[in-house]
Amino acid sequence: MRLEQLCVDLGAHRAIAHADVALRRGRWTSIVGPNGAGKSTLLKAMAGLLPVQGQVLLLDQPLTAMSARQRARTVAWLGQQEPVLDTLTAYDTVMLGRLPYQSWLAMPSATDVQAVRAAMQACHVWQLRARTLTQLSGGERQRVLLARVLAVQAPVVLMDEPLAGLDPPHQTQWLLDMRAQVAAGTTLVTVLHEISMALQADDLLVLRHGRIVHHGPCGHVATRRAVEAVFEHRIAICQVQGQWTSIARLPGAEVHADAANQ
Ligand SMILES: Nc1ncnc2c1ncn2[C@@H]1O[C@H](COP(=O)(O)OP(=O)(O)OP(=O)(O)O)[C@@H](O)[C@H]1O
Repeated sequence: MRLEQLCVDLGAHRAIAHADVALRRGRWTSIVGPNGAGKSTLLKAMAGLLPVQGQVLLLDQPLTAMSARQRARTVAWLGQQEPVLDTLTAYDTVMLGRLPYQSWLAMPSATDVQAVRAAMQACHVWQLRARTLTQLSGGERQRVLLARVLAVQAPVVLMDEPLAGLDPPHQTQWLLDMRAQVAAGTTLVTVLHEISMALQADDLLVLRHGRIVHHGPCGHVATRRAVEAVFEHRIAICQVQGQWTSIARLPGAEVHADAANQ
């Protein structure tokens, strides 16, 4: 995915200013930055959900040149506080992810049914399939929406705050599922407030005041420094059991955090 001189105005506010970046296929990129930096706006622009200046290109093709069906098959989207029809069952909600493959008023194919079942099982919501969304907890509902995204089987997956409401075991499961998706060739872009989770990505895109201030692999020290800087050094990134993680930078803990960062 390539963004070329991408600008997004929300009313009189320039939310994204001249974003110029290329995201490589088959990698997971996490967008991080402070509140109001423009993360959700950038992700929506990548999904073609906002009017923009400049271009979003997918596989060298402008997103705007794709048909609605082609775009819906290529890019799967999970937004924050998604409006969904609460009276639908979990199963029918996940089946909505298969709409780009179905013709008007046709019954779902065997492939659609199989894709929905596999996605619901992966997200541990198959046993909830007959319940309406009103009969689910916040975390269960979020897992149904995650299953809807997986059911699309799209090569590009964009997720805004996918971990909202998920308990720690399901967060870990999400991480494993996404790693498997990326290993199978999916290009994943997420907005995550949990910096420790964001650091599990291949690459980070660091945003501040609507501008990309850094783009690089999580494994590079410059990337980790950029994240600490964008959060005004109120966090420290250090390694625990081989994984990069973020901790609050408290006065007494500063020496230990820095030592672990060497
Ligand atoms: N409709 C709007 N009109 C004007 N400004 C808006 C509008 N919607 C959002 N904004 C502003 O655009 C900026 C970017 O918003 P965005 O939701 O993309 O930020 P974010 O980085 O995702 O924030 P958060 O971490 O709080 O979710 C913010 O300063 C926000 O106040």
